[in-house]
Amino acid sequence: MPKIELHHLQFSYPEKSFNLAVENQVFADSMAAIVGQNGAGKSTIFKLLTGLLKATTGTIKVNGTELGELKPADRLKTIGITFQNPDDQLFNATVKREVEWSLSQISSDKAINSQRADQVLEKVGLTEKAEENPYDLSLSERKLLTVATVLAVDPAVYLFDEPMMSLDWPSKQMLTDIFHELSADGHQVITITHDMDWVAAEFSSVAVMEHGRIKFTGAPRELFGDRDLVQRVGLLPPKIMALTQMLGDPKTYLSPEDYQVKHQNM
Ligand SMILES: Nc1ncnc2c1ncn2[C@@H]1O[C@H](COP(=O)(O)OP(=O)(O)OP(=O)(O)O)[C@@H](O)[C@H]1O
Repeated sequence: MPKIELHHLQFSYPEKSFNLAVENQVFADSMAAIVGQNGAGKSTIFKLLTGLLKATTGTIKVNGTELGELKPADRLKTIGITFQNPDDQLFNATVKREVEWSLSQISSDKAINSQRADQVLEKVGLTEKAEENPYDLSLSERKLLTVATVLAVDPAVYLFDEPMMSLDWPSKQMLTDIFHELSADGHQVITITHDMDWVAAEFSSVAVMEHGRIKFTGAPRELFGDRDLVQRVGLLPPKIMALTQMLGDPKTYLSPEDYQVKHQNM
């Protein structure tokens, strides 16, 4: 399992209206979520992890190697990202070429790249759209295409910025299954999301950001069990907990299934 370490990391945008400061943070869980209110700094951390932004001070290491020391192709094989807005990373004339372009950054074998592109397009359900222009796809399909471009490269660490936004339910289900497959294969999946039901039900670890700082890292059960913290950082508990708390049950439930299991054993 890849291990990401952030040490003494500081970053400010030029106007200095926002300051990120992360003293010591380790991401070593197979499925980690980063949550927090709008503007907390979640996407900024991802941009630092991918080298799109450069920290003012501090280090980022993956498996003990500083990210800055990796050659570009090695870096792509180490960390891959899908952005919140797919239009920020799609620019080729066809869906298939979009995936092949990603692959061309790490391999010059066109036949193998073409085969691999077909495989990942099938995986995200876009085989039929392979020859279409990405801008003729729906937003949901464009998001899945960005996922395919990263799956093609198959980095050790996958970063997803709001992957579920604008996806329909079957696509959400498919993506969740893909995340579990990746994590079972030894990859690390780190996802920014505002969907607390999803975090509670599917993730092994969660980091909470507020005003450029990481205020909590731990298991979802620990986070959602701390009602004061959840309220303080402006999160909503999973819907099942909102309901059970309203009915006077103070326990922590991560999903309807979790509730059912606990009540069967009573
Ligand atoms: N390019 C930029 N220049 C100046 N300020 C920026 C820039 N990008 C982001 N910011 C500011 O930095 C802060 C953190 O932004 P960031 O996008 O990291 O937050 P976030 O937690 O991902 O928010 P959201 O949940 O809305 O995506 C915000 O106040 C934002 O307005």
